[in-house]
Amino acid sequence: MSRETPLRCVVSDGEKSRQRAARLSLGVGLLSLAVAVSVTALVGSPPLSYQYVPLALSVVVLGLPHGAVDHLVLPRARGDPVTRRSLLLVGLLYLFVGTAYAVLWLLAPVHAFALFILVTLVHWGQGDVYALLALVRADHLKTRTSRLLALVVRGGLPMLVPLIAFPAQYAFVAETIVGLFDPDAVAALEPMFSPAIRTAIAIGFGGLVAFALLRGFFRTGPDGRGPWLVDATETLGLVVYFAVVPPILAIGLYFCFWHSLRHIIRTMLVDSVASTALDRGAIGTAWRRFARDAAPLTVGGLIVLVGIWLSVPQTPASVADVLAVYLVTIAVLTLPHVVVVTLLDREQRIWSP
Ligand SMILES: CC1=C(/C=C/C(C)=C/C=C/C(C)=C/C=O)C(C)(C)CCC1
Ligand SMILES: [Fe+2]
Repeated sequence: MSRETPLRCVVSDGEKSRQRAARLSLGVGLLSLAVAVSVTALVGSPPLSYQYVPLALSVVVLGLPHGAVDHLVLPRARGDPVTRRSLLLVGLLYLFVGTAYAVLWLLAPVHAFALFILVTLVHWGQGDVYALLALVRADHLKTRTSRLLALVVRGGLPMLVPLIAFPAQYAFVAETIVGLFDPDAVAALEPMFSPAIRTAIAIGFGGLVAFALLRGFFRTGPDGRGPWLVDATETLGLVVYFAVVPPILAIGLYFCFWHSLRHIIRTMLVDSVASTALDRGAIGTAWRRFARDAAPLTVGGLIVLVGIWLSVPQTPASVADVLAVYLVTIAVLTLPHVVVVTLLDREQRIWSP
């Protein structure tokens, strides 16, 4: 993408705030991967109870709060005031889309779970495409096709590599989630973890990752290979990370320090107050503003969690069950969140190069 594209001015007026945002997301992201991979390689997989910690923290730190400013981001990105009408529209979106998906969990939990994996793949992929374009200025992703390819690669890494590398833990979490709704339906998940399916995914997805990186390499623009190198480092780093670190831990850390951090930074850049603060290097000011903006609807998310806890047919009885209730809550909240982020993508011309 050339430096003159509209994205630049829509995303942020300040070059300094963009650079700070890029350094923060890349630095924290890669550091988290490196620490988790090194610890796992040196001392082995941490005990299961420790693996839950990042997901437990994500309830209040970065994870759940990252979507809790959805009612503010679109008006801010458009330079419009936040009005009662704009708040109501986002509220209704969450109410209808979230409720419809909650009903699907009750009626067809296996399908609802498959949809959860697909939605997460798309959503985490779209988040990284934004970061590559707006923060890293990836000029090897000029066309919509190359961006779609990047979406599938980046979203596929957290959803597919653990399935290949850690089928037992993946199956355990999947079966616990579906079991909350219908213990008899759990058997329908079995084929997903068969060696044949996993081998096919490994070959197909591995080929796609290699193809996307090579294609990008040959499409780097006049700015040199810097952005492509960032893309390749992140991609290969994530491959190793999800292949080595057990998924409950890996996804917990990724959710907080990769996806949510990047999205929060994105919300700061569309907010004139926070992005001016970032420009000045006043990172604390930007964070305090985010925390204040996100607090009320993070509490709202917790109320949804309680509602789902009370609605699941099987009473949660173990730590794994509690995680499963939390993941269903995330699923139900993520579907409307994806709609908001897709509208934000449109506002920032992520898909119309
Ligand atoms: C924890 C975990 C899983 C799923 C996590 C998912 C799907 C999380 C989605 C989070 C979202 C959508 C956050 C919003 O941005 C797997 C892969 C079943 C396997 C093992 C552990
Ligand atoms: Fe998100």
